[in-house]
Amino acid sequence: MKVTIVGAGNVGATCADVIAFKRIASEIVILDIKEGLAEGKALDISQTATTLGFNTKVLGTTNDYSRTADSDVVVVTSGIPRKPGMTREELIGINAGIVKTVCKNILQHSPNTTIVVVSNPMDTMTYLAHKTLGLPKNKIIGMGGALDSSRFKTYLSIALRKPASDIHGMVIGGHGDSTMIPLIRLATYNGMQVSEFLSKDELKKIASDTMVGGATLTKLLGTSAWYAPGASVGYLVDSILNNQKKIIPCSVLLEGEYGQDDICIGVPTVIGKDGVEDILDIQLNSEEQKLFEKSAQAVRNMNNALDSVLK
Ligand SMILES: NC(=O)c1ccc[n+]([C@@H]2O[C@H](COP(=O)([O-])OP(=O)(O)OC[C@H]3O[C@@H](n4cnc5c(N)ncnc54)[C@H](O)[C@@H]3O)[C@@H](O)[C@H]2O)c1
Ligand SMILES: O=C(O)C[C@H](O)C(=O)O
Repeated sequence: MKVTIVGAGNVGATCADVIAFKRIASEIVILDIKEGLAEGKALDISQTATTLGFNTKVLGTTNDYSRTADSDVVVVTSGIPRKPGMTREELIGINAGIVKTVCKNILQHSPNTTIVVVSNPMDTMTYLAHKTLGLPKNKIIGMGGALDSSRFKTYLSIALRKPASDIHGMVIGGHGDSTMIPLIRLATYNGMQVSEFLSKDELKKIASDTMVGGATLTKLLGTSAWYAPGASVGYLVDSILNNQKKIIPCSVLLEGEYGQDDICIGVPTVIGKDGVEDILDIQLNSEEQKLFEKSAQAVRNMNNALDSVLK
């Protein structure tokens, strides 16, 4: 199984590292526009094979898309990350052009691939990929909800003082500081509702820490995060390539689900060999539904900013 990762920066290189180390694919191609960067990252990762124990072939290329031919999955991480104080939405001006060009190049060499969009603002970039490529809707997946949910579960585990592996929870909605919706009502610790153990105030703080999880890291690091994003991409790609049918909140094109149409936004999906194999249109309570509608409106407004790129 072959995976291409476009963008050899912090997130792209970490994705490659996770996918190789966990033996998720047999071949990884990393592509970047910056001369020598992808080759260097690929060589460095290859040199961990004997000590970490994997046989995945890792190759880097400077913008030669012929090397990406016949990829089963392509992960798009190319573009700029935000700096402290910025929102993800502010990246649209530069990243929309990059994502559009990259997606077109990819499809020329891998017409049957599944595309995982990571570049921000991710929901808008996922929508752009749909509009640019016209692929079947199961073939384009925006990664954000897997990461937001992992942050949600981490904050819950810290408050509960229990292992994160015993906690289940999900974040839906847009992948933005004010559009994420951590579904507290459905979060559980070993099958028991977390509200049994945590106060309303504690849960409120966990939800707001989750929503600004990316901004918190950006402030600490001076650029946005990469370890948890890279691991979340690995988790998603594993479910595709190994047909695991995991339920993962992903940004997908809605056609009536959750009362929304012609928008990419995070909802629970089943991810397997065909990409998005199902969209789970679960019943939200009235408060969650209101939040979802507000989130969708904000995401929709950003899509309008794509008008000039889509011409
Ligand atoms: N969806 C998510 O959950 C999530 C998580 C983390 C980061 N991100 C986003 O991912 C993107 C990458 O973040 P990063 O930290 O890796 O940034 P980075 O600056 O470390 O890496 C980006 C790379 O993209 C490359 N690039 C730029 N234009 C290109 C092109 N046309 N073709 C090929 N490569 C190109 C750059 O040379 C650079 O190496 C950002 O937009 C960031 O906001 C999204
Ligand atoms: O916060 C960012 O800008 C990067 C990414 O979307 C994240 O959530 O880590």
